[in-house]
Amino acid sequence: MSDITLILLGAGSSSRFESDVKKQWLYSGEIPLWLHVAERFEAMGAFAKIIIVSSREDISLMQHFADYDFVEGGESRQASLKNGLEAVTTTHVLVSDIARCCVPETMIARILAAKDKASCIVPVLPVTDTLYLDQNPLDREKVKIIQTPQLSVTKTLRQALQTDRLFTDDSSAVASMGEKIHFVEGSTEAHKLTTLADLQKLSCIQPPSDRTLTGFGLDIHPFEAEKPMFLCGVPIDVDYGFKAHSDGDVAIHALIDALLGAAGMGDIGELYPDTDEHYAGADSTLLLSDTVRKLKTYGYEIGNVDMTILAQAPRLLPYKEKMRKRIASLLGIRPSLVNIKATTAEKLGFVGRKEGVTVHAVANLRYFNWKTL
Ligand SMILES: Nc1ccn([C@@H]2O[C@H](COP(=O)(O)OP(=O)(O)OP(=O)(O)O)[C@@H](O)[C@H]2O)c(=O)n1
Ligand SMILES: C[C@](O)(CO)[C@H](O)COP(=O)(O)O
Repeated sequence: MSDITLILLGAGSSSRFESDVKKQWLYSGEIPLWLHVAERFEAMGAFAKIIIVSSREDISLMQHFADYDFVEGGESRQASLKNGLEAVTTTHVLVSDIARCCVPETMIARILAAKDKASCIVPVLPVTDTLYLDQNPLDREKVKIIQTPQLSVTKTLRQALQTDRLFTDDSSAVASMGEKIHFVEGSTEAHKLTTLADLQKLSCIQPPSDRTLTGFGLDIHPFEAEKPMFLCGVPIDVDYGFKAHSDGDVAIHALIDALLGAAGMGDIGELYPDTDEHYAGADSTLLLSDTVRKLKTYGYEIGNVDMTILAQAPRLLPYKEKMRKRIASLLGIRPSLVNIKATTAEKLGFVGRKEGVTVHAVANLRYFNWKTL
């Protein structure tokens, strides 16, 4: 059994990446980047346990992909590392940024081979450009670029982090205790994905697969007198609406479920619970916009959507084009990629008796093609 636990830090907010998609969730082939990184490390078979530190929201989705140990991160890299360390029981811990997604196996092997040489083993690169600090040139032979993963004695790293001081990496914390740091050769392939421009420097990640993901959604709401009615975010000119916790836009609810279904992200009730007072009377267009934001964050783009509104009443023909345009604008896609169909129930069942409305929706997603960035 290995005496090394691997911690992969991925709870960052990706702010310098400046894209709708979080860098951890760019797709390489069929899998998101964080999983690509985890699988590369796992393939080495060198770790007692793999801990992935991420945000609470991300973890709920990550759990659908693989069975790692997930730990909620904190406000800073250091806070996330501290949380991850709480779940470590081995003598040593290897910590890497998920943002360094192409760390070569040979470099990891160099770090592991040096395990007993110091309290912290750190991969470094030499500086090859001239360096100035303000107006003064520096001796570049004395300067190193520090990378991850870094291998530490777990106990020492834990102790080193019992402070309010903020360190940008594990080795600086360990060094602050007067402990020995051992440097090994890093690799330019272990470049950190920080800005969009870094994407050009990562040779190990593939463009996303062109798979189409399909989701289906269904919702039903009974009518309620003297309420405004909205369908697809469009006000319908009748003197009754839908009985619901939110504004009752049954068409948008079915569409949200179709979108979430395609992304494998559960259903509307999990994301916007109808037991939560926050969503009482909620404008469903805001829920749809939030769903679209989430889909983009997690690396998806919307292909097309198709909906069938099953309603004996009201008559929807006059509203269909307005609905198409409203949905297209909320989804950020062309109106030609949105189709709205309306049909009666031939007077059968609760729809036929004009007691309520059923909506069926289908949505297609693709992985966001980050090669276009
Ligand atoms: N609160 C934080 C902040 C960062 N990290 C992780 O630490 C690594 C290095 O951070 P960085 O590259 O700066 O990632 P982000 O914090 O996401 O980026 P930014 O600073 O641009 O928001 C990343 O793998 C990141 O996910 C973390 O686990 N918890
Ligand atoms: C840990 C690190 O990758 C070593 O170079 C770096 O310090 C992380 O910095 P960031 O600002 O948190 O990306």
